[in-house]
Amino acid sequence: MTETPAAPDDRGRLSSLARLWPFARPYRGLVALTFVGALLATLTQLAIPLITQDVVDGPIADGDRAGLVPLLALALAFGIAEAALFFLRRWAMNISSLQIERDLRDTLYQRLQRLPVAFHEGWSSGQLLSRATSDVSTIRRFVGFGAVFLVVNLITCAVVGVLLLVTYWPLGVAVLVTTLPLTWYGLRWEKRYNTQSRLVQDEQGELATDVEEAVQGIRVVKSLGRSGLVFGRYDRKAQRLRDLQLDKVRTLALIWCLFEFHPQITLAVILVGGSLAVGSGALTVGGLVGFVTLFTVLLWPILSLGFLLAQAQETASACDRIGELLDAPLTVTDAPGVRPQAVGTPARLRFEHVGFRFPGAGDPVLADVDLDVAPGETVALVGATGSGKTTMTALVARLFDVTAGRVTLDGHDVRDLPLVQLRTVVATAFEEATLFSMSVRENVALGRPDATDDEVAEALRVAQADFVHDLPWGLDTRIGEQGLSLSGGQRQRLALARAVLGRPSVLVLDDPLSALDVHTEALVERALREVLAETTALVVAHRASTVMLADRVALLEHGRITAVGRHSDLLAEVPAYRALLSSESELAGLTGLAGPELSEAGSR
Ligand SMILES: Nc1ncnc2c1ncn2[C@@H]1O[C@H](COP(=O)(O)OP(=O)(O)OP(=O)(O)O)[C@@H](O)[C@H]1O
Repeated sequence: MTETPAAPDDRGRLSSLARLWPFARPYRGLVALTFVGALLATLTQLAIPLITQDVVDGPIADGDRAGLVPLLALALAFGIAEAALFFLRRWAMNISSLQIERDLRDTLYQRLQRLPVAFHEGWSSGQLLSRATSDVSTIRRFVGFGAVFLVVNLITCAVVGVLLLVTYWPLGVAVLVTTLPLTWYGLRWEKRYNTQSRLVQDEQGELATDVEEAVQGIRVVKSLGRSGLVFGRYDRKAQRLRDLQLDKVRTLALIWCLFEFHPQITLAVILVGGSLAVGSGALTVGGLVGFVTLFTVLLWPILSLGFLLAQAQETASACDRIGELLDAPLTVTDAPGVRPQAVGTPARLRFEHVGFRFPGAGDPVLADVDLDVAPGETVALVGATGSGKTTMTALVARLFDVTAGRVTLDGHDVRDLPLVQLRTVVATAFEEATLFSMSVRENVALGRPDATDDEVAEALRVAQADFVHDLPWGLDTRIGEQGLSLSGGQRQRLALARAVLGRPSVLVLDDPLSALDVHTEALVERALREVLAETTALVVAHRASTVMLADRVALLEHGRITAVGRHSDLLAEVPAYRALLSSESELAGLTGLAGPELSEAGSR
């Protein structure tokens, strides 16, 4: 898997954040309630300084105790209203942000499922993982907190600014002027912090890849005694992440420093200017108290601005990173208007002048491949390693799309079948048997969840996977992540059972018996013959014993089919084929065991 480069792009931060709108739209009522609740709560807060001003200049200045009561009752009413609005805001905000997070997670997961295999081969799993986990959480935190307060605090700043100007405009202008350098620095800071956020997020993805690979490959690492080497690589990346985070912290500290320092300077200006104004009679004492109290209301919005801008930056980067997945083209997808086609069981499988080149690769892996597999026939694909066998099998179920020619099932181009239908009629078993953290039954019936118990039992019998009945809970035993608690051969047999379940129209087997011992392989092959008799099959074979399953053999050399025929004919007439299987033949000659089988296969 290749690494995904850290690429902070120059798209507008706002347009990055705007990507969230489609996810927020279904909950716009709740989102609106959040904003309205937060705004009203803040405006209610603003009433307190104004009431304080009236209290100081009115009842206190006049010694009118009775006049205090209505004003204090008003302040109490505003306090209660603020508390109620606070509750409303938190309730609406948490529901909407959690819903949006869930929808985003689902969309991302579905997208990852739909993206073509070629896409997944180009991305490291850690990068995908960090997008699906930490980036989604970053977005939820912003939607559930930052976005609301960024807007509400900006509105608060504007409203308080106007109130300050109305209370005593010369002092109001002084306060506003002192915010100008702050705004200027905030804008410059934003760019730097954005780049750093993106680098940190990408590096986290790299680190996640390393952890995942180390866990997946723990046996290899341990057996080679390379824990130190692997740790060294990880540690270097961890250090780089720490350095990048420290850069980010420095940038953040600077802005925090400024946002903390600025209000103190402004407060000093207010107190000096305000005292002079009160002395000259231009401002009442109540006016000055109200002015200072109003300014204290402004403190949190100003102080939080740095933090909220940082959160907005991180969220914009998270949106961009997730956008890279959501925008990646779905190259293997249903063409518009495709309809299910009649495909028989077994079906005729044809490769017609098929060519295939991996995206971005120079030479094609397959060129002008022609192969006709009759209904019910089994054809073995034999070729040197790297000759293109796996690639050829992957074209049948459209794990990749051909780049030239076509693959057909009963005369229908596989691209003209809905993917759901295609992947129901074609079943594939890979050499790498991947099992999921599910029960044995769920793993086997993954492609056909409607399979009956009898069908599952039959598939397990064909794959000689009866060992599952000895597991602690039989078919309900949950097998570990990737089936690690099973042996390689056991996993392969379960994967084979999954492929043969439900008797598909076309069975594609990519060397699925490679991990089996000779005895088990013979048993599986015997049972597999029953299945192969009823289906069309393309079987990648490295060993003569697997070739025995086939009616005909196709020899693949450097991406081209150079010979097709019966095993015995190819063995006699094609030196390249003989060379490929020679060690097997020699072994057969030596043991005298496989010899009759070889000739028997040749006469099929
Ligand atoms: N994602 C990819 N991008 C570019 N080239 C690739 C990719 N996957 C495989 N190849 C190349 O395509 C060629 C054919 O690979 P393929 O896996 O089909 O061979 P194979 O005959 O199945 O080999 P083996 O018997 O070792 O499994 C190889 O040269 C391989 O390096």
